[in-house]
Amino acid sequence: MDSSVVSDFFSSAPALQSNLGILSPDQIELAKILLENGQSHLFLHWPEPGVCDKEKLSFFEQLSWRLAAYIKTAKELLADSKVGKNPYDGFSPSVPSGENLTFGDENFIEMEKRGVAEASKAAFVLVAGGLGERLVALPRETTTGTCFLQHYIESILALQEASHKVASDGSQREIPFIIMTSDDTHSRTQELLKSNSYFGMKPTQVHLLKQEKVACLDDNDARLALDPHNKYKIQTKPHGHGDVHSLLYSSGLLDKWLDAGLKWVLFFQDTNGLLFNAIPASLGVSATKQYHVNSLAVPRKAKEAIGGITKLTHADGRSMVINVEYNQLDPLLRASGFPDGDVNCETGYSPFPGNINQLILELGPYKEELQKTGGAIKEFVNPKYKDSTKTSFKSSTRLECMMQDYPKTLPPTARVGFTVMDIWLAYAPVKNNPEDAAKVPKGNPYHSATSGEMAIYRANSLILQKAGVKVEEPVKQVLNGQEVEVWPRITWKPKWGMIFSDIKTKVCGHCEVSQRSTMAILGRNVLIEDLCLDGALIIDSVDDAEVHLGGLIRNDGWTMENVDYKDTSVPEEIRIRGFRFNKVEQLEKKFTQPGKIAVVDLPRVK
Ligand SMILES: O=c1ccn([C@@H]2O[C@H](COP(=O)(O)OP(=O)(O)O[C@H]3OC[C@@H](O)[C@H](O)[C@H]3O)[C@@H](O)[C@H]2O)c(=O)[nH]1
Ligand SMILES: [Mg+2]
Repeated sequence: MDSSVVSDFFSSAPALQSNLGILSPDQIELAKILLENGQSHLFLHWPEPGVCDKEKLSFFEQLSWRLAAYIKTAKELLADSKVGKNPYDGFSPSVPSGENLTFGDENFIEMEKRGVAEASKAAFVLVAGGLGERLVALPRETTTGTCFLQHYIESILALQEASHKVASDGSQREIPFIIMTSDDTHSRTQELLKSNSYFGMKPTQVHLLKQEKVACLDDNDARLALDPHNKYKIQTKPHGHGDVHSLLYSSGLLDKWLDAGLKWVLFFQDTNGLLFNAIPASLGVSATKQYHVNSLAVPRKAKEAIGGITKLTHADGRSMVINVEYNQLDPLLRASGFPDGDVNCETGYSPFPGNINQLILELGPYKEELQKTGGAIKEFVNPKYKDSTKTSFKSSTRLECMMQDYPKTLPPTARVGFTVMDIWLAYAPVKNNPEDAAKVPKGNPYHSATSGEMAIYRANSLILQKAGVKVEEPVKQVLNGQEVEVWPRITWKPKWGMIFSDIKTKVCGHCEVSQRSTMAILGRNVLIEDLCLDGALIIDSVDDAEVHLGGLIRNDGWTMENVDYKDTSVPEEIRIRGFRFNKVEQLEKKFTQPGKIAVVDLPRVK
């Protein structure tokens, strides 16, 4: 372009025009793209050349050639949102049918075994990016203080080991573990891993993939927002967990995995302490049913903040089974013959299974699909409007995408299914602070740190009950304004028991645990036989020790003290739970030598 044409083009943005001399040809090209896309406001405040030149140049570092496409999509989506266009226009929703698993029955046990056999062909992907307000560094439970990330890693390692024992191809593959981070979580996650020696995983097994944020939008014309703290920067916000697919695609890992003979990729989220109870059996379902996509689900309460798995059938005959996000389910239902919207049916639950956003994808078809799409996931926009005229936003918005929308581009031949499991077994996310948890409609899950921790004790108690242990029934207690069931505080390391058939081999005879008890099993070969526990017991042992635990163990135990979440004298990770343990008395044993050890009829420790 000759210079007079250039300056004509820029005459609509005089402040920019007078600065053209300090810009490189590439920067001028980018500026042109911005003007062509209605972004001249970004330069209005630019002073004359010689003032803040460094800042002006740095403004371009953030920009990419993809911005034009982003703005174009944003304009279209914002226009649709303004007129209230139904994103599912032409589709009618119905309740899909999937696989149902019942903990402990023959089929469940079979599926778990199958899942363990498949596990050495799996890779795990944790999405832990975004704003980072929910952290994998939080304790999953406070009996042992183990954080979510440690529990996830130990679960993957336990699966890996169990899988090696039964692998038909004799494989000793290490299960890759990928964590998607963001600028807000990357260094904290890296630090947590390094300072804990990767919680026992080989550092080469773990890969961090960092997602970038995307440009914010100030209005319906998709005018980009400037950072309130730096007017030479565009404000950015997270793009959603859907980025995980394009990051995986461009990482080159998928090819490596295929070459290494892997078959499955399992995606999961940051703070569901029950998740690994569900993994072996659902991986077994994927393998048995040959699902390309298997979404894990639990019964869903109407209006619960989890998406509904829905069958969408188009007027033209197409249909798909897909997550409809929780904020879209009610309007979709109302618009399509369900006048009451998102309500419970006679079972007391929504007829639509709740998506827990744990996806199991078959690697081969996944990679083929990504080769077509590059991993791009259909975007959406969710502006918070100031009023019903929908002309301005309360705060800037941005385009987002969700990992569970992956099946939307799949051909009708793809085998897309889902697996429904008991809530107590599989889902207890920690995502609401105490104030928000207290506002949850009565009868719906709180999704708080309190309910998340209590759910772990309940699940472990129920599993032991089903294995034949007489675990005393829970008491109801109000913690941080939430009524929860308090079961005995039972925890164990994944290497002690990953699947039900293993756990059953570790308990025998007549065992009892009282409600006020605490039991933490940290060793691998700890066998519980004719044990009666009424108090606190912590048992740790080296892997090649075999500890036989029995007899009567009674002590004053650990009591639970109420803590108010507003009490800032207590560390935040404790007060968000509404209680802390007073460790009055316990029996704590650590066996460091190999060999058989019997622990029976222990005397009181005092
Ligand atoms: O940009 C992002 C946003 C989020 N995330 C991660 O994604 C996970 C979920 O975060 P969100 O808060 O967006 O998800 P929500 O809990 O609101 O809903 C999600 O889980 C429950 C399901 O029923 C919903 O369908 C699903 O979208 C977290 O692990 C978070 O760290 C990213 O990695 N990047
Ligand atoms: Mg969300």
